[in-house]
Amino acid sequence: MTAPILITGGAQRLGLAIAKDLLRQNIPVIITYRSEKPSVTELIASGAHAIHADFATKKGVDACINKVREHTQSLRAIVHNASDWDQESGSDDYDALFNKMMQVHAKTPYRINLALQELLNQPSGFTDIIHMTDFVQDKGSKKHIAYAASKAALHNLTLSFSALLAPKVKVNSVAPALVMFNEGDSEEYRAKALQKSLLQTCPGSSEAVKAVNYLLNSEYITGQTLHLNGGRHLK
Ligand SMILES: NC(=O)C1=CN([C@@H]2O[C@H](COP(=O)(O)OP(=O)(O)OC[C@H]3O[C@@H](n4cnc5c(N)ncnc54)[C@H](OP(=O)(O)O)[C@@H]3O)[C@@H](O)[C@H]2O)C=CC1
Ligand SMILES: Nc1nc2c(c(=O)[nH]1)N=C([C@H](O)[C@@H](O)CO)CN2
Repeated sequence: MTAPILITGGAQRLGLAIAKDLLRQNIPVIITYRSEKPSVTELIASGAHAIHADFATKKGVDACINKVREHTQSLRAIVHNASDWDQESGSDDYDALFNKMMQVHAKTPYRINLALQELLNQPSGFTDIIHMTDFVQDKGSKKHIAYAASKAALHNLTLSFSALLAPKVKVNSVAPALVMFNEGDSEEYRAKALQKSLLQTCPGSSEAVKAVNYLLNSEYITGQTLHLNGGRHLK
């Protein structure tokens, strides 16, 4: 039996799609969730193990690490997906905003990887860490400055952990651009966003599912970034 794959922020959107796909492959799944949602109940009914976790504090990260250790002694992979997409406009506390972005996108994966690295120990084959970063890891973002900096930090963790944990563990970034709209996105926003890439499409969560499966099944990719951006870097 394959050891479980841990997906943080697995209760919605890309994380949920990845979790459902792995369960369909009969791969055991552990998700973390911050807010209670029907999807959590559905995932449990499909065989997933769900851990409530809020990574906003050290206490929350420590509790999650302990709950994973209580549940399993081995992991096939860790997918760091949990994220908030905060922007500077409307904020009156940039210090808190910056800390929040770094906490969830960089410090949490850093802490979890160091604490759980020994669990990525399957007797045969590779194990994986996948960091869900963002196209802006390389480019920055004038509207999401702290967010982009934290995703760049997360990608730098990919570089460090791929060197530290080789040859057993592959560590890679998946860097989406516009992969999935949010429910509240206006038609005007959607039309403008689609124009930012060469392909002018918004593929949905399946693109992230395909990327994660490609990396899990690769035998020669580590320290890399899988860009899911429709050619946005060439516009
Ligand atoms: N969607 C897209 O087009 C793009 C996505 N990405 C990246 O891909 C990943 C998945 O994106 P998407 O599915 O849209 O993500 P979402 O914005 O839907 O967030 C995923 C989950 O992260 C959880 N989360 C946020 N903060 C915390 C926290 N402090 N502790 C625990 N859980 C937390 C949220 O919990 P809750 O339900 O409680 O809010 C949410 O369920 C993210 O890392 C994102 O940055 C990058 C570029 C584009
Ligand atoms: N946690 C999230 N991060 C990001 C989201 C999101 O919905 N949740 N969305 C985006 C956008 O799609 C952006 O890539 C469009 O240019 C970025 N990050």
